[in-house]
Amino acid sequence: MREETVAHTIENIRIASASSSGLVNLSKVFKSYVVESIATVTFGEGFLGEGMSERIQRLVEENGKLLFELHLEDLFPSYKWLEFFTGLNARATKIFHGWDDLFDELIDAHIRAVGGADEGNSDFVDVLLALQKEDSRDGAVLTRNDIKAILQDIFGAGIETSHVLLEWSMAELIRNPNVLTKLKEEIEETIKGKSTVAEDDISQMEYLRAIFKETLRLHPPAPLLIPRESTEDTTIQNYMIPARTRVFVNAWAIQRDTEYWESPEEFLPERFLRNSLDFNGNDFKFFPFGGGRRICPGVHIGLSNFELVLANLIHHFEWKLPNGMKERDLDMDEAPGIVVKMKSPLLLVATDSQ
Ligand code: HEM
Repeated sequence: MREETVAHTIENIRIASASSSGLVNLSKVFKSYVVESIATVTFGEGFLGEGMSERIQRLVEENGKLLFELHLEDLFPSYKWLEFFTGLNARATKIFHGWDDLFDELIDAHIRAVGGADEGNSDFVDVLLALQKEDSRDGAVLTRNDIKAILQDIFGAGIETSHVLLEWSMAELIRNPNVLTKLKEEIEETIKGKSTVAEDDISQMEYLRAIFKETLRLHPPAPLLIPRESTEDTTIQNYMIPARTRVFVNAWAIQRDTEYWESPEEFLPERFLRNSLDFNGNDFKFFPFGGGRRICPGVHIGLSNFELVLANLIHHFEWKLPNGMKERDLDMDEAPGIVVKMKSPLLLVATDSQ
């Protein structure tokens, strides 16, 4: 399924390259790729009808904005009535119905299709519906609302994080041509003349894995992770943190701290070749997926989505900046948000390498 989605993405890049501007908006391409990939795993290819990808993208974007914006009603809860004047209530209700209608349609379509999908091809909604039946036999019930909440969690947490990471990695590759060349060499040596990179080839590419880690170090998509609340009074470096305080962990700053990293501002994937540092949350100098009980459950799908498409994009195309732009001119500014995107869309020129 992922290989098909990658093939579709390569096609989209060829179409964009043939347009009058010849520019590929990689921010857009990666977003569509991730939505298609996660949506197919979640509710199956057959349900990805006309306009579905755009519909999900709009909901994810609006969700992100609502979470990040400053709302006076949050600071002054007793002025809750404000939300009727600021339009917050109307926007929140609209987006709630957007998700709710989408999930109702999908769940109903899966229920109607029962018996159609063979076991090997079942998607995540099929699995949840099967669990719902099993659970109800034991008296515990997975409700339709539970299923919708799980689906919303996947789309809310999995899409933006994954596509911004791809954008940052491609931007760093363009700014660091020596890294790009080394990656291309690794890919070509591994696939030995095959026309495309398959899932099975990926496990042999250790430099690609190091690029994944180095992008996560410099550009953790969720730089403050997800907020936590202290359960008891704690003292850290003479600061007393009372119980029930909202705590943010600044992974972004820790992963650029000169105390732990040599030349932390530089993109050097090699630093991950010399050690066994991983992203499983066990080392508190590198934890881009968080850690502990609430560590990201999407680590492996995030990793697979990243490596397969990046390796194929580098194999199939030669990439360069448009209009004689120099590497140092590439805008690496971050846009504010819970998930940190590039401020300007990443526009590149792609030429077929075959
Ligand atoms: C490279 C891509 C991704 C990155 C960098 C990332 C990062 C994170 C981080 C930092 C957290 C907070 C963990 C903590 O506070 O300890 C998190 C939570 C979460 N992620 Fe991811 N994530 C990615 C992809 C995904 C994908 C693909 C999915 C689902 C398909 C997903 C689902 C979730 C969910 C459901 C949570 C909430 C877990 C909880 O609170 O129990 N993530 N992610």
